[in-house]
Amino acid sequence: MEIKICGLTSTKEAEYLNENNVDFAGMVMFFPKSKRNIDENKATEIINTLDKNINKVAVTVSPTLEQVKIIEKLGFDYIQIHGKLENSIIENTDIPILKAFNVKDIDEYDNFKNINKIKGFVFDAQEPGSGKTFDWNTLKTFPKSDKLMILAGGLNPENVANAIKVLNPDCVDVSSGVENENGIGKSKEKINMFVTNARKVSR
Ligand SMILES: O=C(O)c1ccccc1N[C@@H]1O[C@H](COP(=O)(O)O)[C@@H](O)[C@H]1O
Repeated sequence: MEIKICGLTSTKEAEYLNENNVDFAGMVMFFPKSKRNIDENKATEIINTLDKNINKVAVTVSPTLEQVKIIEKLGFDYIQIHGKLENSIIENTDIPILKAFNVKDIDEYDNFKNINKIKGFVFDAQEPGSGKTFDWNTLKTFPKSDKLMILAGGLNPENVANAIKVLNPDCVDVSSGVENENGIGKSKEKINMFVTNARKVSR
């Protein structure tokens, strides 16, 4: 079971991820509406702090090609795309794409299922980064494919084991569920607990 911790805003949080040897680290880019949005300088600091073996993911909403090119230059390994994913982006991206679905747009899956540059699908709740779950039953009969199935949306240290038992995804993805009680920054204890609980059940 792979683990993705999203919405990093500091190098201190990057160190928590190194200590847990997680698989993916997400940073929200070019989406100022999010409290987790970071600029290019901060992204560079965080990328330089993360261990080499942790995949760096730029988390975006309907990015422009210009933004995608900046993301590539910064050294991200993947780009996660919520909202619109234009053909021009697919054709001109040099890094693999994780296409995110936010419940209502899941019926667009067929348009993307055979695109080689898309290496995985993130199944998320209606509002990205809201910490809310969605009805996992909608995914129970979803066809398995060779692309990564990443389950996101309201996961936390308490429900992650059950989510893995119910859906057996390739990767579990969390942001809000490992934040401090005041909603600012990530909690080292919650990250540790999330990783322990996810790994315990998937062994
Ligand atoms: O975190 C955000 O603010 C965000 C903004 C824009 C797109 C995606 C965003 N978050 C992603 O949403 C999922 C689930 O988050 P949560 O655990 O429910 O808070 C995750 O992939 C985040 O990176």
